[in-house]
Amino acid sequence: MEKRTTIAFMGAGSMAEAMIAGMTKTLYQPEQIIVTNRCNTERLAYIQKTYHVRTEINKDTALKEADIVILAMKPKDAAEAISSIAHAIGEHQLIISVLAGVTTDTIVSLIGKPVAVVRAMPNTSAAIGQSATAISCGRYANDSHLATAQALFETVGIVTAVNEEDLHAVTGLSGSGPAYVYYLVEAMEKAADEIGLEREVAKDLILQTIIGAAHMLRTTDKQPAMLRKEVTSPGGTTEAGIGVLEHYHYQEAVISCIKRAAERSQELGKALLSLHR
Ligand SMILES: NC(=O)C1=CN([C@@H]2O[C@H](COP(=O)(O)OP(=O)(O)OC[C@H]3O[C@@H](n4cnc5c(N)ncnc54)[C@H](OP(=O)(O)O)[C@@H]3O)[C@@H](O)[C@H]2O)C=CC1
Ligand SMILES: O=C(O)[C@@H]1CCC=N1
Repeated sequence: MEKRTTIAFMGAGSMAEAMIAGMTKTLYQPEQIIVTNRCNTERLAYIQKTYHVRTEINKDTALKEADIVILAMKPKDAAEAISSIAHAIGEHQLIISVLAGVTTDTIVSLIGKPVAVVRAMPNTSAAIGQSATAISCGRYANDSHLATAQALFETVGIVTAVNEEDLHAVTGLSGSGPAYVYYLVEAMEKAADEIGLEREVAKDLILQTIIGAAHMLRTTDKQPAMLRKEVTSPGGTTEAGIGVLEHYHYQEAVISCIKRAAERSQELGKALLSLHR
């Protein structure tokens, strides 16, 4: 029987957990996944108990078995983390990095071998198979590596291949994107409270409003501006509400938010590069 792919996660935080949750719900058997982190054994115990995957404190042991190594630590920890495991990484392994801002060239250089690296930017909706992930190949990765990464991320959502330099923009848009939506929901919940709705009633209404609007965007050919216009009766409530959003420069705020997040991705990559030099 063909050996099943073994995947080692270097990092057991929010993004790793979202991927593990999604992956174990679909194509992957828990025993195909080995998870390690820096030192938080309680976190590893939680991951093991929740997803029944294997956990390992010794990174060399985890890496030895792995066909695919997923780098899922914070960019600030990456130089130390990757340098410390470089000796245990072989050229037969595929490295997939979900690190914001960090280029495939930086990763190859930290490993110090011509390894295949695919850089990916998923989001935490991977936990329920709904990630929007973009992927890009490093200099030693070929179409087959890209296809392997694509198949992996397809188990947790949709995948699109982009040029590596576009991953900063993707990070600001869809990597961080779920947080913008959650922030909006937080604001809607606070508003509902202030205008006197019961919390549970408001929660259901807000959720269905978001789901309904998302489905409308997906299922109709209409542009968002047209869908908005259809809600906005002349002289009505929506017009009054949107007027306030315009007063507060809502669209400009969102545009600046996404631009700043994309810029921060670049900064994170540069910060690591200066540490590494
Ligand atoms: N959160 C998100 O929505 C997204 C995050 N990402 C990227 O994913 C990466 C992880 O982010 P996130 O999960 O939020 O971060 P967390 O802080 O939640 O998790 C970081 C993890 O990295 C581990 N770690 C730190 N140093 C090492 C090391 N030397 N060797 C192995 N593991 C190590 C930590 O272990 P310990 O606890 O023991 O210190 C921890 O498990 C980042 O690079 C981020 O840019 C990408 C897309 C979306
Ligand atoms: O906030 C961050 O840096 C990570 C990358 C994208 C989402 N979370």
